[in-house]
Amino acid sequence: MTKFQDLGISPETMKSLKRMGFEEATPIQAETIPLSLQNKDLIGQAQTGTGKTAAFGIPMIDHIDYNDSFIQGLVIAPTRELAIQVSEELYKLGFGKRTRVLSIYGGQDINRQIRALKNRPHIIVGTPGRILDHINRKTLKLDHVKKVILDEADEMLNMGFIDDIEKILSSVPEEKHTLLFSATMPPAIQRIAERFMKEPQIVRVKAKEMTVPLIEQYYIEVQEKNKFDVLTRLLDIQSPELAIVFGRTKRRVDELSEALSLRGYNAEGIHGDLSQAKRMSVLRKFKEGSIDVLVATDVAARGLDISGVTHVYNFDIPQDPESYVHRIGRTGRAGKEGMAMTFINPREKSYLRIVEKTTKKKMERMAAPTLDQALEGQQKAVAEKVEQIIEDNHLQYYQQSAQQLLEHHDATTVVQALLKLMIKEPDTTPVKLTEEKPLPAKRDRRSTDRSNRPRGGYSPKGRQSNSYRSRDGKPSGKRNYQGNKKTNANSYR
Ligand SMILES: Nc1ncnc2c1ncn2[C@@H]1O[C@H](COP(=O)(O)OP(=O)(O)OP(=O)(O)O)[C@@H](O)[C@H]1O
Ligand SMILES: [Mg+2]
Repeated sequence: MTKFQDLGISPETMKSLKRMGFEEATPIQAETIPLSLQNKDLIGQAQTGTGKTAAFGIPMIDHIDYNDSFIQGLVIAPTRELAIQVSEELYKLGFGKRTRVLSIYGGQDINRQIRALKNRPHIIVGTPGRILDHINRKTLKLDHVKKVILDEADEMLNMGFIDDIEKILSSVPEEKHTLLFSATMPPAIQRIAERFMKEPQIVRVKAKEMTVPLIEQYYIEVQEKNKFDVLTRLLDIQSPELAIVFGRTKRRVDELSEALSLRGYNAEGIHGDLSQAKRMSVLRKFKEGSIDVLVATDVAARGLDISGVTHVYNFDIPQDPESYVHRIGRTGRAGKEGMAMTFINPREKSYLRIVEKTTKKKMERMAAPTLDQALEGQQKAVAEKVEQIIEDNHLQYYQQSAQQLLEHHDATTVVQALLKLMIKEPDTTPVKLTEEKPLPAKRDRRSTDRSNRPRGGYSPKGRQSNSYRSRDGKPSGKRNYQGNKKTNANSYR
């Protein structure tokens, strides 16, 4: 473990770190902070949830000349939520230095952003499209930028943002330093490095596996038509504090969140077709715990840091091993434990193998729980909770009602009734999910250049059953799966 003091960080930033409760530097922080302070271009790869944000944030904050009031740091991130989160973390890191950090992203009133830009921020964190928009409007001047960070660089490449990034970087001085971070670095990332970086140093935190060892990883073989029941049984047995369920498409997310709500779960969905206000309110509710199941497309897979996510369910196996790594990485963050369950249709075994080959970690097989097991599991969980409550012994308040009940019934009957009250019995409220075809049988994609391959390389045409309609009676889910790379990628978010 490395102490922050030994990394050459300013006393003001040390104060911020103390305030944030960071005691020791994580390996990626220990390895990259000194290099970044020496102005090296670098590519940083480390497992999810291991503090890459602070790894690039701390030196960026310490490099700012606070006598100048120009924008000196630029962070580009693939999604709006991530841009907001990163700007919040940088604000906390920059507290000691009074660093002004501004996030700019699509879906937010541009005039409001233009006004905020006049307050002379030191650091801008934004999504590529909106940054470019401001550059074109001449409301964003980047000619004093010293450091540029591409967070989740490989994802921005996947999303077809490379041309936007190129245009953005042409507005930044030649002498700037470029740093690129992600938990996954597929070979295509080399293209970004060659195009935008000067002899970058590659820092890969050595780890046996690409995923975090604190995440227990399971796969469950399940037929498409049984997936939903298996999911609800798992939710009942495992009773996650917060859970994320990943679905393959927007329609899938809409249908799943609706079906879960119908069955009494506190669930909401998030994907790229929702308004920015809606996306933010869903995430806020999830962070506060007023919803405890977030159903999401990969839009929530990258970088989001929500404490308390104990379980990740891949309702549909992701197509790319990288997506798998990022999805399950929403749990097991900052030293906490987590559990990830991936449903696979028996015909999708080849994807499981590709994922395992990439992560260098075998998933353990878990049998799909039966209805009886679900009930048993719940009873066990409830019994444990009851034991705990008895041990805590704050029960005086309930004494009178307990005695009243026991005057009329024997103890076993009362306990049985209370258990019945606490346990979720099988709910048969009908729900319908449009069937997803299993992913097509696949050869190892490592031999192909993934950046040229549209995401979701199959057409869902004809897969929408007539039986399922969303609330407004229209078929749910936008089906713009074809088209150029960017649209295609976005249709999955
Ligand atoms: N040195 C540290 N000590 C304690 N907590 C830390 C430290 N560094 C970062 N954290 C916390 O760990 C969590 C994860 O950090 P962060 O989001 O930067 O991870 P990441 O490596 O970027 O993950 P991802 O690959 O998913 O984007 C955050 O809540 C962050 O505040
Ligand atoms: Mg991150």
